[in-house]
Order: sequence, then C-alpha cells, then structure tokens
Amino acid sequence: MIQFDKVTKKYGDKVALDELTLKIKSGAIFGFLGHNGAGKSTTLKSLVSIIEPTSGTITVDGLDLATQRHAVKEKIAYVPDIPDIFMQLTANEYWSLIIAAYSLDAEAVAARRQELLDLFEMAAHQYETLASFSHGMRQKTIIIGALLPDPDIWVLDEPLQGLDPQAAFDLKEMMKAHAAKGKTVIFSTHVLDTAQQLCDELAILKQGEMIYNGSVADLLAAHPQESLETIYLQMVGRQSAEGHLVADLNGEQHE
Ligand SMILES: Nc1ncnc2c1ncn2[C@@H]1O[C@H](COP(=O)(O)OP(=O)(O)OP(=O)(O)O)[C@@H](O)[C@H]1O
Repeated sequence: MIQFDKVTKKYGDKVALDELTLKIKSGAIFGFLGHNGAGKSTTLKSLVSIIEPTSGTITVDGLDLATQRHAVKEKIAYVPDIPDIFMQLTANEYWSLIIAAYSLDAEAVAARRQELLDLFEMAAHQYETLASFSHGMRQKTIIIGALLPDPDIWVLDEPLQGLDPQAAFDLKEMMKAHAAKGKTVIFSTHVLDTAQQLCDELAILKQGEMIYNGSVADLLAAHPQESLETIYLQMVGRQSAEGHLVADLNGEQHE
C-alpha cells in the first residue's frame, strides 16, 4: 500500500501539488490523469524521490519515504517521461548499471533480460549508445531496465508516448501482467482510452488539486453512456491558454 498524506510541492510561490491525499493498493494499476501542468509528474517524481515534497508524507508498505528512502527505493522502478538519460552508455552498459544499482545477480536475470530484448526487438541494438537511438528505442531501453529488478512498484510517466503501436501494445500487456502478479503499476497518461482499458483506479488532477479519486468502473457507472474521455473533459473543463477555466462542454462559463 502506498499512502500520500497531504503532500504539497511548491516551486517558489507556485503550488504544483496541493495537499494530495490518496491510497494506492498493492496489485492495482493506478492512473494519474490531468491536463499539462496538472501535477502528474510532480506526484510521480515525489514517489520515486527525484523531488522532495515541501510538506506532507509518503509511505510505502508502512515505510516513510523521508526517513527510509533507501528501503523504499529498492521496491520501486521508474520510467521517466523524457528518456534522454545516460546518453553516452550503450543499452547493455545501461542495463549493467541497473543490475549493479539494484544488486541483482546478472546470471539470475539473464533469461528475463533476453525475453525483454526479444519482445522489444532490441537485441540487435544492445551495443549501440542511447544517443544514437530514436525516442522510442530509448524508452524501450529504460523500460527493459526498469523491469530487470521485477520491482514491487513500477512507476511510469507517460510511458506510451513515442512507442510504436506494437511496442505500446506489448507495454500495456506487461503492465497488466505485472499487476496480475500482485505488483503495483502506477502511471500517468493523456491517452484516456488507455486509462479506461488499464486502470483499476485513477486520480484526476487539476492545477495541483485532486478532483477525482476512485475506480474507473464507479466513474463510468455514475455517467452511463459516456466514455472516460467525455467524463474527464467535463470534470476538468476547458481552459484558456493561460490556464483559466473558460467553459465546460455545454459552453457554461465558469470563470
Ligand atoms: N522544476 C520546476 N520549477 C518550477 N516549476 C515547475 C518545475 N517542475 C514543474 N513545475 C510546475 O509545476 C506544475 C506541475 O508540473 P508537472 O510537470 O507535475 O505537470 P504534469 O501534470 O506532469 O504536466 P504534463 O502533462 O505537461 O507533463 C506546472 O505548473 C509546472 O510548470
């Protein structure tokens, strides 16, 4: 179980995340939705310790992230939204780094590594540098690295962006398979069909505040004959380029 309790992140005066309180059950596929700048990446980066919240607490299986960071990090693997990291390394060197960082037995993960290489058609590219890869190939390299430790919690920030249709399909199947093993998958997306297909539960963020948290099934049941896309757009509302609400789908002015 992951618990956010009144987690706030401020950048100067800007409140990127405002007292986020929610629970994510083990074994769930949990999605974060929200317009650009809503606070999705801030939430995920807080969970994986890339940024430190201004206030509030995050606990993972009862471990406090602020004081037991190392123990929490061992449970988590993260796929960032921008995969432009370790560009000078070859894919193989990157995976070796992950194996060392998580203290994995290279022989024990060899079969898993090969399976992932074959699935993502990366075997022929393993000795090439990340700098020479396309966005999608870098994304696949990082996804393979994240899965090598078979993490209890797999966190992915907009993971489908830049993947070709086959890789996107395979990734979605992997996310389902990971959760089916009792592990937790947390991701952000702008692709509402994907959220509808995959998520057990979701949170919708709007300008740093959570405006919905619950199951996709409950949300759809409360709005019969509507898709997640139309429900989401009605909840979040249309916004001007400056971020002000201008109208909902019915054209009603809100601000
Ligand atoms: N390093 C930073 N310095 C200042 N402001 C930041 C920083 N990182 C994020 N922000 C601000 O925090 C808010 C939330 O950003 P965040 O990246 O979490 O949004 P997001 O929901 O992931 O958006 P997107 O869908 O565009 O990726 C935005 O207003 C953003 O401008």
